[in-house]
Amino acid sequence: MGARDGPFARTAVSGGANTKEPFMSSHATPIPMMSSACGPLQGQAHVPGDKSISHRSLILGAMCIGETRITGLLEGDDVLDTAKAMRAFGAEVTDHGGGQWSVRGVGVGGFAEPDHVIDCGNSGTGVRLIMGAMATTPITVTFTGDASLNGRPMGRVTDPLALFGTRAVGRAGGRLPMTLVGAAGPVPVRYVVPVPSAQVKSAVLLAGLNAPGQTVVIEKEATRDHTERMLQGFGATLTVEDTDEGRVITLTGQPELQPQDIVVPRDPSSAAFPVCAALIVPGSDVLVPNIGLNPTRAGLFTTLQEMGADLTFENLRSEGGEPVADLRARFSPDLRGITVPADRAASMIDEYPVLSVVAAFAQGVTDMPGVKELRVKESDRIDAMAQGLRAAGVTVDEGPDWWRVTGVGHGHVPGGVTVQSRLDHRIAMAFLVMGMAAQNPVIVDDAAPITTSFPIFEPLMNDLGAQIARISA
Ligand SMILES: O=C(O)C1=C[C@@H](OP(=O)(O)O)[C@@H](O)[C@H](O)C1
Ligand SMILES: C=C(OP(=O)(O)O)C(=O)O
Repeated sequence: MGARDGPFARTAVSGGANTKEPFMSSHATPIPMMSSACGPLQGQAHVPGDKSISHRSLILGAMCIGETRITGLLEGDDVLDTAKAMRAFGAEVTDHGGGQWSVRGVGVGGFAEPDHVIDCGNSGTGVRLIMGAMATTPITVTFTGDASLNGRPMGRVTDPLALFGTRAVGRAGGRLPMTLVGAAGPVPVRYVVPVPSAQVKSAVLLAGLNAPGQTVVIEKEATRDHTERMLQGFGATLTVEDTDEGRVITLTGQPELQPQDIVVPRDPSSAAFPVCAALIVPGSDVLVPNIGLNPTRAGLFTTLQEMGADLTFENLRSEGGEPVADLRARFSPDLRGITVPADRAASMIDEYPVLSVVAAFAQGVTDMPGVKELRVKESDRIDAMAQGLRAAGVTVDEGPDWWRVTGVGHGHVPGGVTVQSRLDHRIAMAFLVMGMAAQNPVIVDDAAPITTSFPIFEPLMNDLGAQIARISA
């Protein structure tokens, strides 16, 4: 079979105009779920592909001339919205089934002006990276999202994009819906990222792709580096230097990107849920194969080990330029609270909700400083977790950029609450994990957002032995 046969041979699904694009998207009906104490979790957990790498594969694929082939794309709503957006910009994005996708791109600077609003649903990564990717092309694009995304700050991206001459008009406080008018104005751009955000860094780098000369982005704290790795993989000239000022990333603009064959590693942020569940459910032994362990993403696993978790990395290897291993997590009766170093926060930023659940089952206090970014995710994650944990009988203290969970130890978390997921997949999954080991069941008012990042969460966890059930509203 030729390289272009087999799963990549199916006909392209055309982009097509969507004349009924909503002003604000929302998922249809809430799906309440209940999680009850279960017996040991056992078996293998094949979690889906990495969300960050999936978005970037589609966007960079759309910025090449030729066909990029992607194996193991995350088919969660966030990424599917990015796929739709790339079609609207003129790329041919094809789903070949079984996680195999291809993108026939339009080249750097080749984006066409979409004839409808770009709806990024629930996805901060999607909207911010796409804003960057179109910012230096002379097209005008209006972006929107769901109620969660439309409440999140976009000024952190549109401010640096203004350095390229890109104009943005949105709602008060730099919120969506928002229209961007692309330009490749005064260059070169040199930007020091004021918040630890891979989305901001990536938006500026993607904008720099179609700007002449060099774009320099400096981050004081290292954040996930998938954009840098993938830009190099696609043939861009990009250097990274650690200096006293921080991580200095220099990109040479207007490269001809080369299409790639990409194998997406499985998502460590999704792996976190079966791993943490196994640590707190007595008798559990779960293997989570093929997990991406890029050091800019793996902070949770170091933290869990420091807390006394029985967590091992088997079969360490490198795949597609990213470190990968099989994670084995076993019930850990002697978990203890620790202080999570603030400088580790960026490498585990999406994992704090589920870490706070593990902390509730540990002995002693878990301090989590340096985490103000948690307040501007799909929800204010400190507030969402603190309220649910307190209602479930766990003491939580908090400040603007820190929080602290006082663990009650195994077998002593009362549970017995209904919590709100607030359109936030990670809040929903974290509380469902809590229900697996609490004394009383935990109800999540709406688990529908889980499909944004981990559409198979419910069957996967139940196959391991969890007791998650859909209940009526
Ligand atoms: O670049 C990315 O793919 C992401 C960056 C992080 O956001 P910030 O850049 O806002 O920290 C993370 O929370 C998000 O889930 C994915
Ligand atoms: C913060 C997250 O995603 P995003 O910013 O892309 O919405 C996340 O997945 O936890």
